[in-house]
Amino acid sequence: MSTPVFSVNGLWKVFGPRADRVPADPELTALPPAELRSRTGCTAAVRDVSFDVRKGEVFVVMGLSGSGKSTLVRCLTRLIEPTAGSIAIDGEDVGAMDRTRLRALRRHRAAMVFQHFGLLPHRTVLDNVAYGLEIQGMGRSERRARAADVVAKVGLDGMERRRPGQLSGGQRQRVGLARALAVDPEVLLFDEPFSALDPLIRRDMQEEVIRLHREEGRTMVFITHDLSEALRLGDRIALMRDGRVVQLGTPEEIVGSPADDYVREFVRDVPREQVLTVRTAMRPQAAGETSGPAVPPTATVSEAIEAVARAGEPARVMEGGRCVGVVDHEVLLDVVAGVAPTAGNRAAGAARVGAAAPRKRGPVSPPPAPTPEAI
Ligand SMILES: Nc1ncnc2c1ncn2[C@@H]1O[C@H](COP(=O)(O)OP(=O)(O)OP(=O)(O)O)[C@@H](O)[C@H]1O
Repeated sequence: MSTPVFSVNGLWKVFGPRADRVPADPELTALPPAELRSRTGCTAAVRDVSFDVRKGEVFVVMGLSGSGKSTLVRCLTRLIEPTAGSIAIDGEDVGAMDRTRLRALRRHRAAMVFQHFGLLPHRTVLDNVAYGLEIQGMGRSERRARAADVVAKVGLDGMERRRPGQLSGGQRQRVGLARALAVDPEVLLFDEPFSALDPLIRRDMQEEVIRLHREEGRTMVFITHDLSEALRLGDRIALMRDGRVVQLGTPEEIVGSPADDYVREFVRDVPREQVLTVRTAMRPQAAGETSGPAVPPTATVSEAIEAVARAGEPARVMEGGRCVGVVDHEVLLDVVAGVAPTAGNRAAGAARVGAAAPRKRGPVSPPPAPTPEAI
């Protein structure tokens, strides 16, 4: 596997007096946040966090307000100085970088897109987008040509000469995105970029990010407190609580196998059939089950329900020309209802064909009430 873009190990950020004594003292690190604050005056915003961001993935950092998301992501480029632990970008120690290298890191390699776009009000859209290139020292005509390309890429053609005050919130956010893209960074860091936008425009911007990611395969780290946004955008999600990562996994892992009660509660209202795939739901193929619609293992349960309903018979999960399992209305409904597969169902299937891909268990919680905005 290639070197991760970011590799984070044992990272701590403690705010407050004599902060660096906290990570080193097991008695202090064991304290709940409120007690740590009253005993030492310190807040541990990030507590012993480790993860890798892989090349080309959208890595989402999600959690409620105050869980440590912004602090964590700002530590990646040392906009906030970590208290303990290590961070590497492409194997290079970020902690050892001097000011010049840090500046180059932030300008060329890891560009940040903020919620408050930080646009220069007296400059045109084009010049705002070209700004990052200007501080890199690129000549005027070259940077304007490059900026014009990126402006078109984010769907703002025709608006090059407007000033930020003449744009809607969504359009301004596109300018912020274009400015970050213009420097062609290896990784884009998004700090809750869309949380001030109204839901429809927010959806548009999410689509934009998905499209850009699909077209360019650029690595992205995306902060959000919004679960539906995390599920829509993330290849993997780190779910934070009180400075810790309580679960790191794909949307399907987080929704299908919550690590603890906190995560389970967090994902309770997610329409599971839109996140879980047939790989999670399928049972072994029975003898004679050779007809029925074919679905790929990546199809969602929701898509499979449609296929099964249309065909009036179970669907076969096909991978590399081989049937790796079957989904019928019973196993699909199990997922919707949030119940584990029935023992009889599984035993019968297994007895008929033997091994198939293991099926993950869903949480045995009461049926969730899907909310329209949950995904
Ligand atoms: N400069 C600071 N000094 C003291 N405490 C801070 C500082 N910055 C953040 N904190 C505290 O660290 C914790 C994590 O804050 P952080 O902003 O990283 O959370 P967040 O998950 O990004 O929240 P939000 O979604 O509201 O932006 C909070 O308890 C916050 O009050």
